This record gives sequence, structure tokens and C-alpha cells, in this order.
Amino acid sequence: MAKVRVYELAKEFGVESKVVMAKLNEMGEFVRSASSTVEAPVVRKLTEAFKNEAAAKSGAKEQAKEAQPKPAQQAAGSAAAQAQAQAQAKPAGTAGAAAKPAPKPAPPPGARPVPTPPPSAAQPAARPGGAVPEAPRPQPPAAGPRPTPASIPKPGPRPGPIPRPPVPAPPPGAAGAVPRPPIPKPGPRGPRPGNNPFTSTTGMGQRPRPAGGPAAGAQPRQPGKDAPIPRPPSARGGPGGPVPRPGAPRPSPMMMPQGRPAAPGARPGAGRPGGGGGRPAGGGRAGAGFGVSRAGGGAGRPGGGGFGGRPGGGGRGRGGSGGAFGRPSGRPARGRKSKRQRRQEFDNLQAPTIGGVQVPRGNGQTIRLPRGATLTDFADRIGANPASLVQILLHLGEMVTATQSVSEETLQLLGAELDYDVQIVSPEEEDRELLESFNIEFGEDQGDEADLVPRPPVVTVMGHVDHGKTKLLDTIRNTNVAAREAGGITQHIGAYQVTTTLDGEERKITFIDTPGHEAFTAMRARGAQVTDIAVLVVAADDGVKPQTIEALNHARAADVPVVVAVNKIDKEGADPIKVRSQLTEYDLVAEEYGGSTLFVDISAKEGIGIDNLLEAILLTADAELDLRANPDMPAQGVAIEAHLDKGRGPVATVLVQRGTLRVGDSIVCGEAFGRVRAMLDDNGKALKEAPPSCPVQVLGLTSVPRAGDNFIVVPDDRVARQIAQQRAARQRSAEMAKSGRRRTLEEMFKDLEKGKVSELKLIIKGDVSGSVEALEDALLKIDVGEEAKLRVLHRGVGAITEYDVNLAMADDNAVIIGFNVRPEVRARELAEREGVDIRYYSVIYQAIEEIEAALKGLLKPEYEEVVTGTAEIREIFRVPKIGNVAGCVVRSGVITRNSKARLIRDGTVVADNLTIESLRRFKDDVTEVREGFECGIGLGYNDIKIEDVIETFEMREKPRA
Ligand SMILES: Nc1nc2c(ncn2[C@@H]2O[C@H](COP(=O)(O)OP(=O)(O)OP(=O)(O)O)[C@@H](O)[C@H]2O)c(=O)[nH]1
Repeated sequence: MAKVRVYELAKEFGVESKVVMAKLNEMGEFVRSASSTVEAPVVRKLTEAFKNEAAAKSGAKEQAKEAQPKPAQQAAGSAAAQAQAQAQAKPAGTAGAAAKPAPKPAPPPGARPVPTPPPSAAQPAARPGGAVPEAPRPQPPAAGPRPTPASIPKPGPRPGPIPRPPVPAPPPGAAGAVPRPPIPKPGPRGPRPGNNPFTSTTGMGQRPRPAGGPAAGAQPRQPGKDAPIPRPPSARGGPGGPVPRPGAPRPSPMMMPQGRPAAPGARPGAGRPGGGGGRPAGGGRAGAGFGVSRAGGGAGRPGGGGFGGRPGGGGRGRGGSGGAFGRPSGRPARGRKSKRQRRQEFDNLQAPTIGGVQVPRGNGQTIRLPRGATLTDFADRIGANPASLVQILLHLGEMVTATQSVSEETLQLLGAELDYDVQIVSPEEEDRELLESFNIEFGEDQGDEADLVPRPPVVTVMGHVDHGKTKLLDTIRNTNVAAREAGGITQHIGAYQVTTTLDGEERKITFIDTPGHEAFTAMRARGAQVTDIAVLVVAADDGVKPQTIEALNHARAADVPVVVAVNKIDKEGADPIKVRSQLTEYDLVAEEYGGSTLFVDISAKEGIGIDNLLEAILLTADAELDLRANPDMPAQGVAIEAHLDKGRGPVATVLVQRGTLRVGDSIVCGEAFGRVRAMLDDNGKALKEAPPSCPVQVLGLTSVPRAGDNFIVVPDDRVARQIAQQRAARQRSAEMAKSGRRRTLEEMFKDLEKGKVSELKLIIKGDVSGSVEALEDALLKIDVGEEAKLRVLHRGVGAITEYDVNLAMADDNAVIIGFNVRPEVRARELAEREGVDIRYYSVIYQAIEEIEAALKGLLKPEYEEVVTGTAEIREIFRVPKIGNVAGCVVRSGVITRNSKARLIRDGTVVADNLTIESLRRFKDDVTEVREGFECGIGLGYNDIKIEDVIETFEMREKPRA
């Protein structure tokens, strides 16, 4: 279908060309005249619109019939036209509905009818502008002919409203008076309708709705009513129609109609006239009443006569035109409000006042919500409207949206306000509920006593720094017969199993290969308890140290029995007895002294007493624990370690706690899931199955789980995926809700000052052990008196790992010090997510100064370093005279020319204080390159290697807390 002319379309739709033009106008398509052509796509849209309106109309008509008595309509020519007219008249939503129905005299359904009031008297009021405004729109169509530029562009929507406002002048008095006031709100919507005759029907009806439906609209706005009223007179006008149109009807105005334009008053007359005349339907319309109204243009004027009154044309004072337009002009003048204003007013009108928000009170009722719940979740639980909760919170000073995850404090606050006892479900409970929804229970052996069989104990080695934990683990493993026989290449997978003989019986013991209570604590912080027995290593030559006690306390907190390994007995000055007596002070009494704790003297270095230690572990397990599990059930356990292997993908070491894990099983581990593709033990030997207490490396997960995540074998991959996805979603919302960040160093300093905390905990990571020790020594020597102390929780060499961040989280917001090292990607993400403060230094005295100042409460760094981008070197180009240029891929952020940079290799800073001297994309020099793009970077530093990372940063002023 090529181009079609407007009049052809009108014919096809059974309406007047003006109607079609008006509609087009409203759709933003300007046509100059009825003989203008219309493009096929527009025709389609138009057809659609008419169809919709027709449908809407039919509905509206029925209502109208009931509401409005006057039938007359016929005059209007086409029913559609009438409807339009009415609609327009109605400006206010209210009217809309009634309008169409015109025929029916019956008082408008609902409110509308009201309007009917007496013509004359009412009229003035009626004017309410509401009606008037719309009238204008109709006109626009007429305008069509008119060239008025103004009209053209904005036609549709603006027309009505806009024009008037400005123009207002004329009508001011008159118009202003009655009409508008009430209408204002409707206005917004009104306008449109008005414009579009057709719409009127729809529009009127619909628009209003927003407001809250006719009812609402009606009440508030008397305008609506008024409007109607006026019309009545003439009658037919039918409620709606009349009103608005009234004005329109008026004679000339009609013409102007389109005049939309401002012209309200003036224009009308002038311009359109002709047109108007035409429309005129005028006459017809008029007579009919506004019936025609639709015509808008025509309608307006003509009716004028009839309505004339209403418009108060005269009333308005404006005089002729004013009157005609009357309402429009008048009103506008005074109360011209922008659409926005009117909408706001309207919204306000609808919104309950704070005190009046309808929300069911809880009367102390308990509601449980997951972490990171939204107000919508809250509303669901109490059967309220989320919007009301948003408003209440707003009232309480918090601005959140209904779908935004909110913090626990906020939920509690809201609960208190509404008298609900809000309980936030712990992550563990949340997960339990999630699994229950899949009919899975984690943590319990299936079956009964008879199904349980003994399993090896799982042991963690803890103790003070340098007391020999690592050495002991190595020695145990290396002296393990089974391992030697296997002849495999031992590899650290996070845990290993050894076999020993007790009373002639071969027994296995599983050791967690990560020494130190930090890992143990970090796991516990994640809700995972894998350790059955703790081996507390104490160097006989050094005795009990702070971390010895710390480790002991951790073990006790976890209710784990302890076996003491008194190490380094080979050393001169070793005093195992002293160790025993020292520990007695901490209620750890050796068996030989009448206590229940086994103390074993060993030398990890010399391999002395190792068997005794293993025996002591088994004896303790047998005496104090009931280590049994059901091997005949889908496996469950905990991930101990995990990483992304370049060749094998995600690799996780899991400890099976119950059941038997088999190759091919579908498993879900934290937020990772997959199918066990292969299992390897710590000798690299492939296993087909892993029974309880067996640590194995699992291949086949789709992503890398976190240490401490539990794993479960589920019926199929689909369930695994669903559980993993739901966990991820919960985790995300919980994170989003974590509004309160962990304390930063500055905040802690403040707390120190205020005496809220007296200890600053640090985790120190450095590039070489020498600098770490030096830094730790120096820091520990800082003496700021009794009020504040500094404690180093952990120190180590290498990049800051996830483990470090976990530790900082578990130990009450410790601060991580990175000395010439950077965090691994996942560690950085975790720290950012959890708000763990990581401080980077490259000069020891800077770190000392800052920490000292902090401890003294004096430190207030004003600038902080913000990493702006990272790029990985993928290739190195040697450019004569320039040196080495790095071919990179921007991994994160933006690399900007001239920004400061440093070079990182394997997590260690190998060069600092560099500058991005040149930056190119292909052959072009560029100022910045974003994430994911390749670029060439010249650092003016030649010792670069593939896989090095270039990190750019800038110093930003740090807002004082
Ligand atoms: N003479 C002697 N030296 C030992 C013995 N056990 C460990 N060492 C030494 O003590 C030092 C520290 O041992 P590690 O095993 O690294 O101590 P650690 O507790 O793991 O230390 P961190 O990992 O720093 O917490 C090393 O130099 C070991 O060789 C022992 O039985 N006898």
C-alpha cells in the first residue's frame, strides 16, 4: 500500500478527514490537508489507533448512555465524531468517559453526571477550563489547514495546554476564574485528549484513569462536573461534550481550534475561521452539540453559541474570542501550570499523606526476611503496598526504592515503625531453606545408626609463627608410607590423607594442608566446620606465645579437641615441660598431669615423635569424638581450596564429609555447579570415588567456588544449576544491601580515639619476607601508650589473596597492608565487596608513619590512590629508539595517557612511579582505551614481560569521614 490520502483514510474509517488529521497530529505526523498523503507505516499505525479507539468507544458509549441523557448526538454526524468531541470537552479525565455516551442523558456514571447541572449557572463554573482546554485540541486539526507552524510541531499534546498558557492574557480574567482551578491536574492528561478528538474518547477516558479513574478524578475536580454542567444547557452536548467543547463550540473558536495555538482567543477567530467554518460542522455540530465537538475546531465555535454560555464565553469576559476560547484562554492565563506541575499535583493528591499510609500494623508479629530483602519482600509478608513502605521510609529519612535491597538495619527500622519483629534469616538458614525447597538436607547423615561407619578424623595444625606448623605437615606427609608407595608426585591440594597403624589396625587421618588458625577461622567465618581435631604446635624452645593462645581459643570456640605437639625438641634450650606448665594456665592440662589433653614431644625437622603424634590424634578422636558417617548417600562436604587452572578450568579441593563422591555426580558447590569430570588425590592419582573424610580435587565445575563453600551431590545438573543460581542471586542482593561498609583505617582511628576499640589488627603482605618482617618489627615497635595496641594477625609473602581478605573479615575488620604487592583479582573484588580496607605502601617509613599517626589518632590522609585501570601485557614490541612497547588488553577500567602506572608481575610490584607515556590503538595515538580493547602502551620502562599487568592509578582527594 503506497501512499494514501487523508480523505481516503477518513472514508475508510468512516470519519471526517479532520478526525483523521487530528489523529495524525496526535501521533506526531503532520499533514497539511485532507488531500495530503500518508505513508504506509503511518497508515498502519493510524488504523491500529482507530481500531483501539473504536473498541474503547464502544465501551465508553455504553457508559455515556447511561450517564447522559441527550441523545441528540446523531447530529454529530458520526458517532465517532461525537465521541471525540465529548472527549475533548471533557478535558478532565472525567469528562472523557461521559462524553462519548453523550446520547444518554442519564447522569454520567459516577461523577460525571453531576456536571449536568443547570446550564446557565453552572456554566461559568463549568467552564472549568477543563472543558475548554480540550476544546482547543480539536481545533488543531482544523488548524491543519492553517499552517500555523506552531501548531504543527507540537500539535498533538502540547497544543491544548501550551497555547493557552501563554496567551492567557486574553481570557485571563474570565477563563481563569472558574474552570481551571480544579482541572489542573487532569490537565495533563486532558490536553492530549483534547487534541485528539478521537482520543478524547479514549484519551479522556483513559487519561483520567491515571488519576485514579473517573471517580477520583471527578471528585477532586469539580471541574469535570462543572464542565458538564454547562453543556447541559444545550443539551446534547452531553455532559462531557458540552463542557469542554462548550467553549469550542463557540463559534469561531472552532476554527481556531487547531489554532491550538495559542491563539486561543485571537487566533481562533481569525485563522481558522474558514476552517472552522468548515468544520462546522459547525453548525451541525454545534447544534448537535458539541456533538461534533470532535471536530474540535468546528465544534468549538459553533457550539459556541449553544454553549456559548458555558464557556462563559461571555463570562470570561474576554469577549468574543475570549469567550469562545474562553476557558482556554482564561484559564491558562491564571493557572497555567506545566504538565509536570499538574502531574505532580495530581500525584500528590493521590498519594496518601505520610500519616495516612495504609499499612497493616504488626502488633509485634514476627516476620522473617532474607538478607538483602527489598521493600517489596517486606510488603509481601505483611500484605501491604510496597509504595506505602517506600513512603514510610522516606518519612523516616531513608530514600530507597521498592525493589532495592535494603540493609538489615533499615528493615529493622521499618519493622519497629510498623510494630513488626523483623528477623533476618542468617545465611545458613537461608541456604537450608533453599535446599529444603529442593528436598535436600545438608549436614545430616541419612539413614540410621546402622548406616554409619567410622571415618578418619580431619586435623588442622595451628600454632604461633615459626613454631613449625608447615614443617610438621610436610614431615607427616613425607613420612607417610602410603604416599611413598604411591610413588606419585605429591602436590598441595589443600589437604591430604595419611595412613598409620594403631593397635594393629590401619587407620587414616586427614590433614588440612593450610597451617594456621587463620584458614580455620576463615572457614568458620563462612559457616564451615571441617576440623575434628586441632594439633597445637608449640616450639619447645620458644614456649607459649600470643598466637598459641589465639589458636587455642579458636579451637575451643569451635569446640574442637586439641592435641599439643611440642615441637623442636631437638633444639638446644628446648623445654617441653615448660610448655606443659605454661599451657596449664590456659586449662590445657597434660594427661600425665592429670588432665585430658595429650601432649606429644616431636621434632618436625628430625622426624621424631611423628608416629606418636598420629597415634595421639587417633586416640583423642576415639576418646572424645564419634566420627562416623554414612558412605551410602549422595556426597556432601566442604570446599577447602579452589582455583582456576589454565588448562583444566575450575579446580576445587573438596573434603567429603558424608556419602561417597563419584565421578559423574552432579554437584553444586556454593555458587558453582557442574558434574564431576575427574577426581584426583594429593598424589595426582585419579580416583573413581571418594568416601567420607577423603579430600579430593574435583574437576568439572563451571566456576570457582570459595573455600568454605559446602558441596552437595544432587540428582541432576538442572537442580545443581538452579541451586547455584539462586545462591548467587541471594548473595548479590545481600551484598547490595550491605550498605554499611566495613570500617576503614580512618574510621578505626576515630574509634581508637574515642576508645571504642583499643586494638588495630593488621595483616601484612609483602614482596619478600625480609621487608615483611622489617615492617612488622617496625610497626610493633610503635608505642603510643596503653590506649591503643597493634596486633598483626597474619603476615606473608606474595600477592594479597582471598584468604587474606577473608581473614580480615573474620577478624573483625582487620586492615590489610600491602607492601609492594597488590591483591589478586578475586581478592580485590572480595575486598571491595566486603569493604575491607587494603593499604598499599612501597616505602616502609610511609607505612610506619601512617600507622603510627593512625594509632595516635592523628592520621587523616587527604589523598587516596584510586586504581583507574589495568592492562595485561600480551605481546612486547621492540621499537628502535623508543624501547619496548607493550601490546596489551585492557582488563579493567580505562587506561589513560599520561596517567601514573606501575608494573605488576605475579602480584608483586616490579616497577612503580611509571607513566603511560604513549598510548595507541593500532596506529593512532589515543588518550584513553577502555576495558576489553587492545592497545599499545609505552611506559618508558623496558623490563616488561608478557603477562605483566600495568596498573594505572590516580590520587584522589579523600573525603574526610
Ligand atoms: N630445629 C628445628 N627446627 C624446626 C623444627 N620444626 C620447624 N623448624 C624450623 O622452624 C622454622 C619455621 O618453621 P615453619 O614450619 O615454617 O613454621 P610455621 O609455624 O609454619 O611458620 P609460619 O608459616 O610463618 O607460621 C623453619 O626454619 C623450620 O625449619 C624442628 O622440629 N626442629
